[in-house]
Amino acid sequence: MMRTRPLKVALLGCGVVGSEVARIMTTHADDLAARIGAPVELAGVAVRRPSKVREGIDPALITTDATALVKRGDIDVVIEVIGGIEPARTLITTAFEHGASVVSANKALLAEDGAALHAAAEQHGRDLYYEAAVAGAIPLVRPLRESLAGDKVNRVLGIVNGTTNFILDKMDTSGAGYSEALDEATALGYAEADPTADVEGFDAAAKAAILAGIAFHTRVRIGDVHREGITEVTAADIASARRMGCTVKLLAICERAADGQSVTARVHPAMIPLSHPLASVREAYNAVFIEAEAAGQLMFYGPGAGGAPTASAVLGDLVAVCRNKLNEAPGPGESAYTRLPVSPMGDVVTRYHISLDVADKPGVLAQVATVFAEQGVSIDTVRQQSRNSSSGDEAGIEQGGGEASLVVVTHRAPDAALSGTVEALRKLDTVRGVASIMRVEGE
Ligand SMILES: NC(=O)C1=CN([C@@H]2O[C@H](COP(=O)(O)OP(=O)(O)OC[C@H]3O[C@@H](n4cnc5c(N)ncnc54)[C@H](O)[C@@H]3O)[C@@H](O)[C@H]2O)C=CC1
Ligand SMILES: N[C@@H](CC=O)C(=O)O
Ligand code: NA
Repeated sequence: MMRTRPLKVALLGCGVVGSEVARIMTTHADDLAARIGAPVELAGVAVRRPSKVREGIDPALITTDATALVKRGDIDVVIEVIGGIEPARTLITTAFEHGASVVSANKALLAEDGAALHAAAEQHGRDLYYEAAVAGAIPLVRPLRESLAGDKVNRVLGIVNGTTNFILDKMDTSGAGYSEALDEATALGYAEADPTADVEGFDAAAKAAILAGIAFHTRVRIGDVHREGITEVTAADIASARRMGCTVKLLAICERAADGQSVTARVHPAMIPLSHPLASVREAYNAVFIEAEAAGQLMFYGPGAGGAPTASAVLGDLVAVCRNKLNEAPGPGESAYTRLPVSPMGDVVTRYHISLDVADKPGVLAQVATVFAEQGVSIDTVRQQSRNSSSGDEAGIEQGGGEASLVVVTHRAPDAALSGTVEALRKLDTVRGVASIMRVEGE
């Protein structure tokens, strides 16, 4: 039976995501009420710029005092789509103290302080839901927290940042410049308020921390995640990847060690074969593979950023939290019973694609190969292109007299050994420079 008294919702932030949440709450009010079993009413909207015209929102609901809104005492659910650490953190904990459950899209905060927020929610008997925080519209948090709760997840690998995928895709397929592609992603509402979070990999690292935590039932914070962004990926890297039958993607990879005693979490650009399903993930779409012991391999794919897709995830959480409210039974809290250590990047076993500028003379290849052998890194392929070749075609190794570009792809080796190899290569007189280093995944 439908309850007539509405559940009251406070919306904190009315930007790209918040404005879409408000729009869908209004336009789909009847459906939401039917699914929840009670009407939901937008009881207040906290903004920074009250003079801005916000279509479809009653101006009487607008306030600049978010703290007073969450302290009102009659709010059932607070939706936090402000972003950043403060004041979002204090507003969320204040909401718990004053009777509200919380739906948040704030991956930066959850990856920094998720444990304390979960503890505060539990202490007050409230819900903390955050499906929108990881990969936008794609259901990932709920499947990991609920559907896969009876399985053992060993690996999570995927593209979890829409902005960087959009930029890399544009650079690869249309030859667009980096800045031009970033501007377009920002205009489309994909980028964070400070896009450095996207391009330097912080956003993906936050999502990797959240995913690793819920997948492996352990605590992983953003600082535990090895992070490299895409700012150093060049058009030459992308062209080189193409020559190898690969493309470049910013990947998040979280793995449980074979002995089950530790985990790793990393975010970095990587070359993946064009035949790999992740290679065809275009624009701001995200895709994540989850490998679980009993389930096998699962793939989740969909829009990873943007106002409406993210609002979809927020509203799904809103429905769940409202149902829990009516049933007076909070949903699942934090599951972090295993307390597994997070191993350093050096322990990760991976492959490298290294592009070197070398002197094009006899013996260089042997010198380079010796360095790899000394570090215990096995070479898979070597390709040399002579710089003074008039045709630009690949030239025979150890011939010619000028400079050459040497591209080495390794077999799998510990990341520490690969870094050591690069360090030693830089010291060779015949190596004029290390033009690019990129990991190779997905083979
Ligand atoms: N845009 C996207 O595609 C996605 C965003 N998110 C997350 O959703 C959250 C919101 O993102 P967007 O809507 O894109 O950002 P946005 O910058 O468009 O919106 C945030 C809004 O909050 C307002 N705000 C800031 N401090 C405030 C305060 N103290 N009180 C009231 N309002 C305040 C700002 O004026 C702005 O309008 C962030 O945590 C972001 O990481 C998550 C998934 C996707
Ligand atoms: N800036 C983020 C937004 C969604 O989480 C992204 O580009 O993925
Ligand atoms: Na999601």
